[in-house]
Amino acid sequence: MSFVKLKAARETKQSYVIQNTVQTSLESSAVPSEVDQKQATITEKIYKSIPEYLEIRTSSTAGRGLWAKRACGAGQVILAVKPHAAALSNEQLDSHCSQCFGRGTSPGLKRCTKCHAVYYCNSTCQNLDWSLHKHECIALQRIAASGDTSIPSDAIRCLGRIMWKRQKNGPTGDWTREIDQLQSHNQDLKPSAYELHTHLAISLVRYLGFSSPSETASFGLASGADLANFVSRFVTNTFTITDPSLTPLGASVSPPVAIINHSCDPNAVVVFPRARDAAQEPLMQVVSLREIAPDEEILTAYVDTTLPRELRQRDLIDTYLFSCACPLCASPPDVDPRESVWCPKGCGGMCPTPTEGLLSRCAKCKAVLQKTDEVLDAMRVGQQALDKATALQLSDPAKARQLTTNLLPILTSAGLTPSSHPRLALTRLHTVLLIAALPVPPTQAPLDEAVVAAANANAGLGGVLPFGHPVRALAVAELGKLLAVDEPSPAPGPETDGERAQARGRYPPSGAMRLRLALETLVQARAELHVGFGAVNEGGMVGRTVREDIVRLERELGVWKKGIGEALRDAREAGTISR
Ligand SMILES: C[S@@+](CC[C@H](N)C(=O)[O-])C[C@H]1O[C@@H](n2cnc3c(N)ncnc32)[C@H](O)[C@@H]1O
Repeated sequence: MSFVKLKAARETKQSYVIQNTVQTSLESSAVPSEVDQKQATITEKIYKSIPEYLEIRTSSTAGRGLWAKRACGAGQVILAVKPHAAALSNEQLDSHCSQCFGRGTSPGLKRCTKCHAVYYCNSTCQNLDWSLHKHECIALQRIAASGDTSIPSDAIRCLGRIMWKRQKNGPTGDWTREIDQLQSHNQDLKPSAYELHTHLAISLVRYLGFSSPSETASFGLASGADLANFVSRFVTNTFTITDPSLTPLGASVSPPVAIINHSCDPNAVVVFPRARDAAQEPLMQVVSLREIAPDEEILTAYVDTTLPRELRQRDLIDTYLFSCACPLCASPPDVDPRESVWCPKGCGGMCPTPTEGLLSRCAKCKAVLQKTDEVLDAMRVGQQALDKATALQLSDPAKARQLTTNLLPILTSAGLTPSSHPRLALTRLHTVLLIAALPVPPTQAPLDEAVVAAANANAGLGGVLPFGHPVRALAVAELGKLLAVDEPSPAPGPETDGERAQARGRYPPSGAMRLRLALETLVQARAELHVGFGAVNEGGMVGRTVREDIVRLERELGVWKKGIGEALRDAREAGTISR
């Protein structure tokens, strides 16, 4: 299985290199132990890609972390680096360049004529990657010659790339030391993780062409224990590389970015907005989601923060071996929108989702939620449908769509709010499936259905993610783009007061009202994308397309307004309406 899939729950995070000053003194708010001091001294000499306004400090609870020494504004790129190693997932190998991770463009990507497994934009990208691919190419050819038709996963190929680069840089080079300082959890692994770690270690040894782990000594890993630690470091510190729409593309490792600790209420995100220079790609950028004060720790989320606390904690313990004590986990609000049901009396307040045997009350009017069993049943079948539809999403999208279409009304009628789990996750999947199934050119009913689903997803995400979060920003952009699609048969304009009142309340709206809403939504999307994907990147690739959509819509609305103005003038001149 692809590592991208194994780590699908993990959120992205990245940045752009501001090559400069060496790490400065340790000014921790936590009092460092003797060991911490020693560690800090070591880190001072490396991590040259960390800019002078950031600082590595250590805490007794989370180990090393990254702190801001001065204030950072929302949407600021605070760290930018090219990962130490990266590999495309198997599914993306023939559609993306293995050097810059860009999507293939006409007249098409060029395939490596030796291994036939990887593709490049052109000879420039191929040459840039050659120092690593020359080893990888031999390994891939050896595997193909053995009769094995499957290409090793992105995790194995990324580990292989680290090994070859490690060999080239030597055991004492900064590059290798940054890799060796990544946190390993090999000593306290849970039995459930053994299988993944053992599978990775055995597959890596085979990929490198060895028959036993001891042969990895030439890479500076002298024993099986060293190899196990190496694999553990990789699992704890891997980032999923994504495209500008957050579609997973592969696995990567970046020690400076991996120093950043986790919070379920993060102040920064890691994104890959795509720079303009292929040699710099895939470029990881850490972007601040809100103002970060001097002496505040930079924190990103390792897991999907739209999930309820219990699921987030499970993912964090399974992969990262810690219990999160962030404010959202340690002192959750009375009603977390991720686990909420509308007030049974309809006062507009919310109740916490019920737990067996415990009464749930509306936080606003205190009404007791009576239909506990209905809610619990809906959540259970909703989760089952979500798991099934997610698994079928690519292999049988029609079946997946049938599942989401059938289940969403059950969750809605049980009273789950748009932000609650699993309603939000199902709505998001439903939206993706509807958009993928839109006919070309789109017909009215499927287009309207997709608009309604995207609006529901927006309502849900707005309740749990902060302004500018990349996931939320992209969802707003998606809704705006759907609203801006030319309607095949816009509803006729309202003529009477009653029709006008009805038209105002109708969703999705039609005609000029729809275009105006599209424009407002896209303007909001642009503002959010500028935060989540960095103002300096103009909101990344999606931000740039949204800007073009806004210009087009403004022009279209201008034509519409002008047309109405001219029609009114003609009517006045003809005496059909009074002056
Ligand atoms: C990607 S590393 C982060 C850097 C790490 N602290 C270090 O010293 O290298 C992830 C590991 O850091 C620790 N960690 C990250 N965030 C934490 C948090 N909020 N609370 C406790 N431990 C955390 C966990 O041990 C986790 O497996």
